[in-house]
Amino acid sequence: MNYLTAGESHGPQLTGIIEGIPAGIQINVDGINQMLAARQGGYGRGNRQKIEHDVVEIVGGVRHGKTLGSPIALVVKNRDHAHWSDIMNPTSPETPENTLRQVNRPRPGHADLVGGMKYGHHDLRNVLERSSARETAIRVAIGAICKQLLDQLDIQIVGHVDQVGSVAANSHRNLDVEKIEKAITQNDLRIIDQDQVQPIHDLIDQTKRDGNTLGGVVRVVATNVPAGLGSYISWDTKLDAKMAAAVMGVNAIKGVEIGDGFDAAASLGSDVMDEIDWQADDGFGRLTDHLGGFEGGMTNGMPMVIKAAMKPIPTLYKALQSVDIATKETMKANVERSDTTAIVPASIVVESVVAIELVKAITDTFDGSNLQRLQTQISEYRKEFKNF
Ligand SMILES: Cc1cc2nc3c(=O)[nH]c(=O)nc-3n(C[C@H](O)[C@H](O)[C@H](O)COP(=O)(O)O)c2cc1C
Ligand SMILES: C=C(O[C@@H]1CC(C(=O)O)=C[C@@H](OP(=O)(O)O)[C@H]1O)C(=O)O
Repeated sequence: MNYLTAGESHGPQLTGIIEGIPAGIQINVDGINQMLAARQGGYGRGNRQKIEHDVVEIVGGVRHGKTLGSPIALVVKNRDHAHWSDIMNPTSPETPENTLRQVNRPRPGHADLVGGMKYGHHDLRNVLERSSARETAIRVAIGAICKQLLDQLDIQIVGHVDQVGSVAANSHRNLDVEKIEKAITQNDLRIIDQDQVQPIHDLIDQTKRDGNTLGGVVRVVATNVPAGLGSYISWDTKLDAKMAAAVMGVNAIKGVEIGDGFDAAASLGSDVMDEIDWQADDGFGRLTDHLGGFEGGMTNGMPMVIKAAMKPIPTLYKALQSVDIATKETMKANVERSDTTAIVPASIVVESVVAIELVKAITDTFDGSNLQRLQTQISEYRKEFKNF
């Protein structure tokens, strides 16, 4: 399975093409749109989300609601394009008015400066339009389709917010997907600890007033993942490594942890290794899950636990120092409409890319041409592992 996305933040639309999704999956368009809406939401978002109303259009690879096994083409329109139709017109020539909207004061922490140098763009809008995390909307649409396939394979997955700025919001380390889902739908932060909602709202409000921004930590938990996805055979077959790459590929993610991650480094071996047991009904298992469901680059059947650290949003309303790329004068960085924090959407995006990597691993391991055959193969494989 593979995918590609195209589109700029204020261009006409975002486009995604997925290749390798099995035939025969009933696609729930409302389910995709619910994930798109969740990605738009969350406390701390900027005004752009008041303009956008993300809905998916399926324009290939699905017939009468079912996947055909051919490439699936998806579109999410940018409503804001209506206000940028001259500036972001894909084909009409540049006008003097367009030049007025050029960006020449690169924002520290964004792709602006190096992107301009690398591609030879002297209008940094040519960089920021694509480096904008607007693109994550189409990645979430692709992730939502992957989630619907995982659902058919009885694999559950949820992303939530674990920390905002320095405030932690998950004191119980719960790994039950249903319980996590229930807790996070009760607030607009997708956090588990309800008593942290007010302090985090206050933190975001104050940070916004200060013209500053926040990052945080998100966590994804996946359960009932078949053991043995990925391999220890070669470095580039390790699924934990592929997961880390996909998660790092989300805008502003600066760190990835599997299981106890960095905490494991400071622990003793006896506190980290998950002891092995065997039950007649279930076969082999582990008594704990410090290693987040991975051993030797392979899933081990325990819940998959992946955390990601997001840096604070780079565009600050109290703008940081920059230099005008034309005049070389020291100036404040460019400011456009921006989020104070995007940790809530990041939890949906990270969940989506983890779902995508899981589907890739599954379709690499089994025959992914057709849902029914895939289901049969996975069910036989699960039985074989149980009887080992
Ligand atoms: C959902 C989401 C929303 C974001 N919103 C903004 C934003 O409003 N303003 C901004 O400057 N950066 C925003 N970012 C972060 C930038 O896209 C990101 O920092 C930038 O592309 C540079 O990439 P890097 O941080 O991975 O180096 C957002 C990221 C995500 C995942
Ligand atoms: C548009 C979205 O997020 C954007 C991500 C983003 C950035 O620099 O990453 C900057 C802001 O938008 P613009 O591209 O208008 O400057 C955010 O609003 C979205 O998530 O739908």
